[in-house]
Amino acid sequence: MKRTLFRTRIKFCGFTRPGDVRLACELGADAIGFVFAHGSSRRIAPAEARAMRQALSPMVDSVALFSDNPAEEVREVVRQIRPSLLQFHGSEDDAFCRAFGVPYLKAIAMGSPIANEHPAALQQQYPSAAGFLFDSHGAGGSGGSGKVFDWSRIPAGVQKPFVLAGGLTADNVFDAIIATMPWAVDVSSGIESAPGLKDGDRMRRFVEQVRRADCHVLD
Ligand SMILES: O=C(O)c1ccccc1NCC(=O)[C@H](O)[C@H](O)COP(=O)(O)O
Repeated sequence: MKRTLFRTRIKFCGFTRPGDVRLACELGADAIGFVFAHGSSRRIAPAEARAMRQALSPMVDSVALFSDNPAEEVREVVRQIRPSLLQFHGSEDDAFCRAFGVPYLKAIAMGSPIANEHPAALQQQYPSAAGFLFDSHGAGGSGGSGKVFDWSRIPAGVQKPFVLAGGLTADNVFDAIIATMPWAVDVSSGIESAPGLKDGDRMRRFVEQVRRADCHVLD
């Protein structure tokens, strides 16, 4: 398929330091993710996220990530951070995800049975989702694993924009984009020197490879 003049959006996820947020914006990130999932080494408190939200450049989106957090916690994050988008990694249903009045992405655990469902079933299950995010973890597992899944398992014909995640790095993101043609790519581990600590050189190389893929004319 020919896809020229397309700009793959880039989401960098799992920030814990405002300086990293500033650098990510300068390097060309379209969205910055903050993790509120329990048990994550990248989990931050709403007050910390507020400081990082202030470090965001104009026209860069903020994304708040959850995994079966209680509704009260999601509400508190929405109140304090005003994220542009929510991202749910757990077993949340559509009614839960849409209840906060903020557009949301539903993460699909590609290691779980839901991943084998027909795209129409996914869409029926999450009619209000702004899009899907395909990630490598299994049901009950968490994101940010740094592991790649088999991209050929992405259900064909999903009618909503989708984000490709899971183990992306500057070394594989070009191939990942050519193989799957996602709306956006999402990376956490692949741009870090340690969990939550982003690395400027890895972020820059990642952006370069995404842009290289965008310039690649496909027949
Ligand atoms: O990052 C976490 O620790 C995390 C915990 C629970 C739910 C989601 C989490 N992160 C999601 C992401 O950072 C990304 O959306 C995605 O999983 C990509 O991560 P990675 O494979 O490390 O690039």
